[in-house]
Amino acid sequence: MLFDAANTRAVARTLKSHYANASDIPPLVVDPVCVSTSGHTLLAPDAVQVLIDELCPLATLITPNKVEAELLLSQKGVSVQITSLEDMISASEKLLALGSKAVLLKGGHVELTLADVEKVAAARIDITVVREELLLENMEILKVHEKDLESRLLVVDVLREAESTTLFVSPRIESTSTHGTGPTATNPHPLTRILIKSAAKTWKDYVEHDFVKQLAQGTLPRECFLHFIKQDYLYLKYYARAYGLLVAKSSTYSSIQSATQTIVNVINEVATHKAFCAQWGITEADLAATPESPSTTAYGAYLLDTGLQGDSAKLIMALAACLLGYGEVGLWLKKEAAKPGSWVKLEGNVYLRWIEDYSGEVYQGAVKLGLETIETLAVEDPPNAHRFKEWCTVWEKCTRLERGFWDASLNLL
Ligand SMILES: Cc1ncc(CN)c(N)n1
Repeated sequence: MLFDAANTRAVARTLKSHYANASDIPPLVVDPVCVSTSGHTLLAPDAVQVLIDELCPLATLITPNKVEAELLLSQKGVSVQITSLEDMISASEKLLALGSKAVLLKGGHVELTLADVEKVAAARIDITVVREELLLENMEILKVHEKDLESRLLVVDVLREAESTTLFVSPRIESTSTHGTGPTATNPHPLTRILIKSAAKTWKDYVEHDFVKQLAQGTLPRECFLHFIKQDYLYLKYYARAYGLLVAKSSTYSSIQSATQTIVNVINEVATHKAFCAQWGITEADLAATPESPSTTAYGAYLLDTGLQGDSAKLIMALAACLLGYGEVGLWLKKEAAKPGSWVKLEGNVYLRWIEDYSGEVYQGAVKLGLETIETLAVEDPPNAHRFKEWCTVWEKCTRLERGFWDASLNLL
């Protein structure tokens, strides 16, 4: 907003004198405000030229938006219309030639989707993508079960430096209620997102546990896996009974139906489990004779106790980490395996079937039902602050018990 050439020149001259006299000067950030949001020119054309010739070369960073970038480039005789992410990247490269050390081209005026970002990221390995809410954006169950995430609008800021380009991606927030999509259209699983974020570190420790990583590489010691599947068989009994309790606590046909359906899903999981155990030489008699380990008792007893003393919503929260976590692990491993030179080894992996089961359609169907149940609950019976805090506490506790369950199998050695 320096307005005219004289002001702009005066600023440039003053800065240059500082640069000449001091060895240690702070970075200079130039926001080339040339056009107001209502379209008024705030910088005379000859001032734009001074800005380009004298201020940009002094700047560590210039931070134009789309309109300012187009104006700066047209002044240099480059006529561009910035309407896509590719246009933004190319414009940022041209803007760097104006002499600053770096350019941050702000993306507020360019509407983009995840598909736009992924297309560019796939084509340009030299570009780094930084996502806000990285943990959540990386959650495979949310991506897979949020079909409209693809069309969710994003804001992408492009940082161009001499040797690198970085895209900063964040969800677009509509600041007025007169346009744009509502929260349910942009975020179909608000409660699940809050729960995961509220215990982010424990959740990550759980779903990206060393046990999981070793299983995915096929290097997990056989004893650890055998211990795990035997204990899991015992755990699933608690889990199925907790859903039985949920049926007993449900008062509508639809909630009775979804809890019953989940018991059926658990029974399917147990059947898969038994077949799996047989493959590993474990008989049903072996399973029945297996002593329960403390981490199994702790988790199972916590589920049943929560069901006995709380309401059905609290029990649903207690069951959610189990259902969603393994769904996330399955999808994550499947996605990682598809990357070239992946650290996940599917071919010849003795644990392949486990990965396939949890990333497969049947288990993901159960995950979908679980996500819907959680979200419906929050809408039909919105929690007050106290109840909400209780849900987060229960979720965090179960996430920790899950981590403990894998710790117990891995720490055998
Ligand atoms: C301990 C545990 N957590 C989760 C799941 C997946 N339902 C499981 N089978 N076992």
